[in-house]
Amino acid sequence: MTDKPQFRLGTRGSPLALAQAREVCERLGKAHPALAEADAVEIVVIKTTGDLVQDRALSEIGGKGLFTKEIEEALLDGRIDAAVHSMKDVPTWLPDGLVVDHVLPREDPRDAYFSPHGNSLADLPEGAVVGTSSLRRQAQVLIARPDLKVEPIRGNVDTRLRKLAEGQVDATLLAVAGLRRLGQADKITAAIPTEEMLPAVAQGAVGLETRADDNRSREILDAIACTESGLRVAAERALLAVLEGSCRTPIAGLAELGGGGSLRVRGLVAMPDGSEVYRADLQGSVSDPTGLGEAVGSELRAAGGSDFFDAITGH
Ligand SMILES: NCc1[nH]cc(CCC(=O)O)c1CC(=O)O
Repeated sequence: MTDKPQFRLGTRGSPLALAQAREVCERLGKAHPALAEADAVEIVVIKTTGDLVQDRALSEIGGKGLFTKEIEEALLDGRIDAAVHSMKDVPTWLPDGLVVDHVLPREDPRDAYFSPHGNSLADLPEGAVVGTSSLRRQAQVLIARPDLKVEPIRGNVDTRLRKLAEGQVDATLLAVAGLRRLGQADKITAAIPTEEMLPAVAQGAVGLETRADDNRSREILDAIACTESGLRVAAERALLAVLEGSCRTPIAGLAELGGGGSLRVRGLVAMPDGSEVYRADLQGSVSDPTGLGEAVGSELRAAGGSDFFDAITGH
């Protein structure tokens, strides 16, 4: 008999992070009967810098890996066997020796619109205030409706919906996936079509980070990984790598599988104020997701030019 627990999962302590970790637990139990026993999988909650910062927009602090650094340290120290992450928050470049190549079946990648005003940004009155701290959402709101005002907003779903109810903002935007995983999808006014609001790279995907040489953990996770979701995330992260972006820069990307082994990758980069926007949309084969993602990234880089990229990435 092995001592319990047999598998340790590291995660942030937010309600969404815990829901994601529980989903991993459940899937592990179904795939491996030994891991279905009580306490066989331990969820280890780890506080990250991103959790401690409540009062300022994350985009102001900048820096990458705000939600992952302390968890990666636990992984490297062997205190946990795998880290559960929203792939959207995982930086482009990982510390040496760590990999994220197990992805759960992806949730809906779209952004959600919350407002008492109609079903889309188009229904908002002139000059209305949209609460979002995401530069990607801000840019696309202003591209669609230059008359709108965007104000930073933070807090959990309930806090934001209270601010909406109190009229502090006229609309707010969040990922559909988060609401679904929290069992609160009924609060969404409408999902925004991706033509209008291209999601963040890897939005809606939950990934598992492991030590590259930890074959035992990696084989255990093989049974719960979704190949298609992994391909899509790989394509989108390849796009991001070419642009050296993070989820705090106005970069969007979405890979979708078509029929007959085809893959479509769309990307967008913009100025935060919506004054400039570049889009790319390529079709290729699922056999080379990273090549297609890189091609979309390169097209965007060429379209924007170096002045534009220095401006948005702050280099
Ligand atoms: N940056 C925070 C974050 N990271 C992942 C999600 C949502 C769930 C997901 O995209 O998988 C969110 C909140 C949001 O953008 O609404």
